[in-house]
Amino acid sequence: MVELFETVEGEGTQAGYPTTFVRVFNCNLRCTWCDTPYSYAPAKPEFFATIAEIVAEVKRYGHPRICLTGGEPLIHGEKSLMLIEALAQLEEVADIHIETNGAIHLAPFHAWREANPERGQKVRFVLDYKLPASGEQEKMIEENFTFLRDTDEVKFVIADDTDFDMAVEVVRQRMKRGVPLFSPVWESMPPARLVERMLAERLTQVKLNLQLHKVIWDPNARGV
Ligand SMILES: Nc1nc2[nH]cc(C(=O)O)c2c(=O)[nH]1
Ligand code: SF4
Ligand SMILES: [Mg+2]
Repeated sequence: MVELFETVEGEGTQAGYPTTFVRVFNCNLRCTWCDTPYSYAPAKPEFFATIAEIVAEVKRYGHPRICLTGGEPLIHGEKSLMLIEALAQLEEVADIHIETNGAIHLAPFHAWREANPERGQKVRFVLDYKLPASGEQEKMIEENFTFLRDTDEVKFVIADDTDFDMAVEVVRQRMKRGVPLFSPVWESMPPARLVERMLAERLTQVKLNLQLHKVIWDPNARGV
């Protein structure tokens, strides 16, 4: 584990709502612009916790919304699924959104969601589709698009015009379901430029995604 804390969700369709964050250690990618390198090797996990301990903390905070993030929260396979199951069992939990990096097969998690309709409807994927400037685009598993529902989200972190063009192609040609979100890499894509291009492309179903937590707190602050 890296962090377990409460804050407001800074991104996506639930931005602004009080949310409990569960940040799991390790990641199978190394994106050039990653803002959480402390969440994977060679950094070390901050602490260890059993699923029961994580569930107890989540209950103590009592928020209906949970963000399961990392690192890559699905990297632990069966253990990741057991954690999701345990969280979904909590009556007070209504939404568990999972920030996954597009390079983990969603098939087993999708299968669990289908097999458990009541608990499964609480679980949503936020699929982070990596674009060329991340350096990790070739690791994207295209089949994952087939496992998404309308209530899932697909996030595109856009560093430059090439990334933008690729994101538009994916939204138009490959994504079948889910809410598309466009986020700028602050250092290289001014938000005004991103909005200008979104409007020029008439992307009426794409949502601009600015990271609220980077505006509210120091962009390098942890646990917020
Ligand atoms: N407030 C807040 N919202 C977030 N949404 C996604 C986050 C992440 O690091 O995955 C994040 C985060 O670290 N903080
Ligand atoms: S997938 Fe996420 S946590 Fe992993 S390197 Fe990329 S941005 Fe960082
Ligand atoms: Mg993240």
